[in-house]
Amino acid sequence: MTMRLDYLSIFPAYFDVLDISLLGKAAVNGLVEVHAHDLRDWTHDRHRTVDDTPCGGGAGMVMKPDPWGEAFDEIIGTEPDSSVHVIFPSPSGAPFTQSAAQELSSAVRIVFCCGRYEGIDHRVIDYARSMWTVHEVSLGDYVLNGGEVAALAITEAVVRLVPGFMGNPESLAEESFSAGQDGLLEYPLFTRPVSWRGLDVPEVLMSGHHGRIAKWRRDESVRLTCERRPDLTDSDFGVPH
Ligand SMILES: Nc1cc(-c2ccc3ccn(Cc4ccc(CN5CCCCC5)cc4)c3c2)n[nH]1
Repeated sequence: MTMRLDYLSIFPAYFDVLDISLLGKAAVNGLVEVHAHDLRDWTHDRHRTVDDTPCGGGAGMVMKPDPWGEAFDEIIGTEPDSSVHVIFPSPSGAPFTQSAAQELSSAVRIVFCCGRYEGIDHRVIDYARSMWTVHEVSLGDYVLNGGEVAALAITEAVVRLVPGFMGNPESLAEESFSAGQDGLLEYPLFTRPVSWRGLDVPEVLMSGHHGRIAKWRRDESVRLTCERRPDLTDSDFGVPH
């Protein structure tokens, strides 16, 4: 099953990078197909205008609804289809999570709508909700200049979970934010040389004693999680279960 990814943006060149590395390989072996579109192709004036002043006043400009609607008609269609997932990155969206990435990894089609300026006329999102499955998502509590970088990050998080994409699926199981690690942060990693610039690999990892190694790793995950992400610990007891 091939996943089709579409990107609507006034800077479609952002998505040239998807031809490189793992994502490029996935595209080559037919797991995903990527289509980037310039929103200005659906404007009809000499200046290819996509923005206008905000109704009700306020700073900056807002993206006009018309080009989005015409692009939707051509790229997605004019019939409702709940199997199409339309993603609007937004500072006011729901936080994007690993579980959202997991859900989206089984989608047949995902369309990323990348806003710029101060955002997109809200009727575009309302219209999309009447037609497809819409996700307004935030990448985190910081403001980007547009949706493109968020779309790339979400793409990477989703596509790497598509069955057949990752060479060694077992590495997915052990990751942070996934069930395999009980939602704890990952333990520190080491490789050769055993001593490097006066810094040594923890002895336990060289002991070959798998029980001790597993305990050391879990203890490190618990320590790191308590230090850096108290929000991930079980609030009842203050220590991860
Ligand atoms: N996680 C995350 C996603 C984004 C994101 C995603 C999509 C777009 C499209 C445009 N921008 C820029 C921008 C800038 C400033 C504001 C503030 N806001 C404006 C209106 C009045 C109140 C205040 C909003 C949007 C975007 C930013 N940033 N961070």
